[in-house]
Amino acid sequence: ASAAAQKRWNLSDFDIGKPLGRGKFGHVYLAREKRSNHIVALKVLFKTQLQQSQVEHQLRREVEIQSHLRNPNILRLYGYFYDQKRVYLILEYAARGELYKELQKCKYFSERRAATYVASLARALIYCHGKHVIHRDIKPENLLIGAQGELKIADFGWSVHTFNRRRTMCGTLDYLPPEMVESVEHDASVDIWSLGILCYEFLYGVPPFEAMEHSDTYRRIVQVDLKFPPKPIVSASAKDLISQMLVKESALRLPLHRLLEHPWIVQNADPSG
Ligand SMILES: COc1ccc(C(=O)Nc2ccccc2)cc1NC(=O)CCSCc1cnc2[nH]ccc2c1
Repeated sequence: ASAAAQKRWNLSDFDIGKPLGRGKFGHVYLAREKRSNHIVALKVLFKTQLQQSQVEHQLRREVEIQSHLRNPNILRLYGYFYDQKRVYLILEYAARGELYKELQKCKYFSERRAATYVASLARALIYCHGKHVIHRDIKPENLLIGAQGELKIADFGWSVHTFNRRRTMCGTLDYLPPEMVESVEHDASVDIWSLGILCYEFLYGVPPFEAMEHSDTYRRIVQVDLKFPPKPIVSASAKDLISQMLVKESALRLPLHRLLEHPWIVQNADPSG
């Protein structure tokens, strides 16, 4: 493990800056590690709330999983420490902030920007699947943008839904608590579907099966009621890729490595990601 992972950190190692956000289990602050001047995001979780929600083991496992993930498109968890009342997560700081805010501002992205994001997410997911970690929540709210404009899967762990997250360490079900074993086991093909939804939302500004009522959205999903609006103009190649990802039969969805060879990705994605 890197030096950061072994060092015993404490709060006095950091200067605390502005709040970056807050959630169910605590707040996140900009922080600077004093010796290295390295800027990080410090997530403060209250032990009482973790205990009340019985998520300590989930947090321990998440820290264990994240400490082995090293990918430019996955937000780093550098380490953690705790005091009497709180647990502190030392997280990578993504300098250009939250993707969903950027998408709201631009309404929708160009084909080149969308393809670059989709390709980088596909590479990150291939990496995760290779490490037997599946289902990183890849909706816009869980994506951050790094200093060079690169996308980072950030996996906000603070909302309750996270603990029902379908992400599992395949092959080692033994350590999973009942609530995770009960949830419908899913495989990597769920991530292909989610990436297809995300690609559509990048290009049109709205997800494909959006509807006023949840029941209508549910029906549109199970029927794969995929429609491409006349505006904005989107290439046939992009629609072809999305149509190959949003396939009901999970085994027939375009595999992630094949996605990287699709003409729309090859012709539009910036290789640096
Ligand atoms: C690897 O990442 C994480 C790993 C673990 C957890 C977590 O809380 N796990 C948990 C908690 C309790 C029970 C069980 C598990 C959360 C994250 N990630 C985030 O929370 C992202 C936003 S905070 C960072 C950050 C960076 N860069 C920014 N730029 C602008 C805002 C911003 C915000």
